[in-house]
Amino acid sequence: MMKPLLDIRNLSVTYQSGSAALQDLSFTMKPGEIVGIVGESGSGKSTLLRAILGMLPDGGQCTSGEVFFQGKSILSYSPAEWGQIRGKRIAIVFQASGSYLNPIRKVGSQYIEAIRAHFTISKKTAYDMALNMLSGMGLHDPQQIMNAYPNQLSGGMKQRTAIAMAVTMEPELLLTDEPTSALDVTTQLEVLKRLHELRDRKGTGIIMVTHNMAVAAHMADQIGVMQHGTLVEYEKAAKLITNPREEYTRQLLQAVPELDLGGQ
Ligand SMILES: Nc1ncnc2c1ncn2[C@@H]1O[C@H](COP(=O)(O)OP(=O)(O)OP(=O)(O)O)[C@@H](O)[C@H]1O
Repeated sequence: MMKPLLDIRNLSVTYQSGSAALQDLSFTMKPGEIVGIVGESGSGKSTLLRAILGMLPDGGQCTSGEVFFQGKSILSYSPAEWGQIRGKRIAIVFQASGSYLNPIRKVGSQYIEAIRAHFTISKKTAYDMALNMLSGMGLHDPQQIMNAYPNQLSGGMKQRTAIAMAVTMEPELLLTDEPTSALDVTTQLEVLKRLHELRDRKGTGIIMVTHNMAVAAHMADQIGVMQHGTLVEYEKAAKLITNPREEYTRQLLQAVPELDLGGQ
């Protein structure tokens, strides 16, 4: 049997304020799988991603459970061990990742520096690699992007650049938290398509947090539905959509926003 890419067992997270943000949450994903995590605001979706990456905000603590990444228990990793994994084998993209680009440096110089922090390669090779990844995100003039300051680019271009940067390291697991929510619908579809291709080409496992059930249905192999810090349903996407077990899942399906994902 193939080793799971990620195996989360009975994970609980509490914030100092006292609220339990995750309660006894378990699921397993295979390499190359796309998992959509849906649920209402406050259900714990972002907390889950942060816990996987050992990046809980101050006051947040894993109180029980384990996270296995390729068979290794990672929750108790030291900062040095995390340094080997974070941004490299497990990468994360947030809704506003594009706005975290350094505004006073050209995209190219920060991109090349990020690549060379991970790979021992020449600037020229890193540059070519960056161009390739930017094109792969559907950005048609990658040279111009490399030569621009972030504020010379549109929000969609910046976000796609940030996603390209995250996937350049060829992570085995990509965590995305509403990566396309701030983009217009056309750009949103383009980016989702590229993420799907990335999985097909490189076998990248993706956990995609979204409030949008239509996006999850379109993208994911498995969908997890979260409510009050627990996973109330975790099922193959096709089955969950056609035959939801939980009343709460049914409600989410009925509330699917208007987003035509069918006719592309
Ligand atoms: N830094 C924090 N300190 C204290 N409580 C927090 C913190 N971050 C989140 N919480 C609480 O943990 C619970 C889960 O929040 P989380 O942000 O993970 O949910 P979410 O499903 O991602 O919501 P959204 O869709 O709005 O981003 C909520 O009750 C929230 O108030």
